Amino acid sequence: MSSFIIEGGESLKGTVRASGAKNAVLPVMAASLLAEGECVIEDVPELEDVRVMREVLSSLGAGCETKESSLKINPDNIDTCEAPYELVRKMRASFLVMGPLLAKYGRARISLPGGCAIGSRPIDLHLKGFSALGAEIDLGHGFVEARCEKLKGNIIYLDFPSVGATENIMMAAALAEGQTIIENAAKEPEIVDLANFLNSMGAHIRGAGTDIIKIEGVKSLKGISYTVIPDRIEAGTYLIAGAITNGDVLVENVVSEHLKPLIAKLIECGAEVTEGEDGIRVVGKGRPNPVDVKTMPYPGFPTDMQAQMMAYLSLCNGNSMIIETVFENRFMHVEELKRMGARIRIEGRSAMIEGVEKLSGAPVKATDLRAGAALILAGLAAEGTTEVMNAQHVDRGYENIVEKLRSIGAKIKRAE
Ligand SMILES: CC(=O)N[C@H]1[C@@H](OP(=O)(O)OP(=O)(O)OC[C@H]2O[C@@H](n3ccc(=O)[nH]c3=O)[C@H](O)[C@@H]2O)O[C@H](CO)[C@@H](O)[C@@H]1O
Ligand SMILES: C=C(OP(=O)(O)O)C(=O)O
Repeated sequence: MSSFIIEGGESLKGTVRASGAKNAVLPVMAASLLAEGECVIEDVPELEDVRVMREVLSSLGAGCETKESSLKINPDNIDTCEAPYELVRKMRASFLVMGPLLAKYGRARISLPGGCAIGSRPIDLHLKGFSALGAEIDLGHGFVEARCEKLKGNIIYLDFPSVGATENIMMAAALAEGQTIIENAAKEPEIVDLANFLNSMGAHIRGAGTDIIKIEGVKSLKGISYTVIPDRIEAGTYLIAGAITNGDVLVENVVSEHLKPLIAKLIECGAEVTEGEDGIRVVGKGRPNPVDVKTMPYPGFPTDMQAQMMAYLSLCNGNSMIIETVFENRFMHVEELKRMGARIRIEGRSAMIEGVEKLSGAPVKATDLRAGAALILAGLAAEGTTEVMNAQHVDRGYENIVEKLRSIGAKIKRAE
């Protein structure tokens, strides 16, 4: 297992490009199963999660071919509708193949994903959606098995605007008979990207990006070429890297609109943020002002930026509070940040942060993807050496993180 070794205290300066979005490319890869013929996806980041999704698609019989950052997927020879535990346990997003398989082949047997470090993460809303579309669902032996003759459109109200459930239902409904309406749908940019991808394939989806999505089912979808949106969470992480090191960093390949909730908080913290044609530039201006942050579904502050924001606020000039409303257990980074000198107290879903003047380098452990990113940020700002263990979590979602950070002046390396 590898670690990141960081010598803190360098002010980061320069330009870094955000890659294609992990959370957009994974559902788009799953949706390629719906096509007749080949899809070509462009700007696909080289990530562990993308590799796992490729394995899932290959195990179903789809042809997958990677050439630089382009990925060809051909589902014409799918020969099984079963996704095994060995793959689904590695990545929850594997469950996104259920909607496409059910819609196109009338059956799917997918291992139950189970919980992970950030929460129990049930899939009840996905299943409720498939049932409403007419699928018969059986749970047993650790698998979800779903069958149907032909899915039929329906009105589905989601109790919570779940990103994955919205995506899975949207993909299933694209080939269902008649109209499906998803109410209280998730509004994340990745939902809009998936709808754009499906519509380019020939689907009829309106309203993606609002809380009511209407899908008129069509008979078939065709293979197309598509470029996924930039990764707003990766971009946000590099913006905080600039701010936390009192640096001057330009992040290219971003959609500013997608980063509004973070930009607003960075400005409130006192950082200088400029949104330009070429990207977003951040200039750090010393210790951040204390601010309160509450994670919410989009367009609220993203839960996937919460840990990184906490690393930044651990150095604030006063007291800040972060409330995590999306996942029930997403504070695993707190104990590790405390090992670096942060003063943070958890009360239920709130973290009270008493800003400190300095963090000190220490050996720490990444428990999940964004916790790992937060510890790297803390390490960049800390005095001395930080070792962030369990680099594999970070590799799930950050393409070439060592190279990108080094290119803007960070002293970071990977150790096996
Ligand atoms: C691959 C991907 O895109 N992952 C993102 C996606 O995850 P994911 O799609 O898993 O997140 P959801 O939006 O579904 O989950 C949000 C909340 O809803 C709950 N829930 C979800 C489904 C369900 O059937 N029942 C239920 O109770 C979850 O436990 C969680 O508390 O959105 C999250 C919220 O923005 C992000 O943190 C993840 O990075
Ligand atoms: C939680 C995340 O991803 P996943 O849903 O794949 O676990 C994330 O990207 O921060």
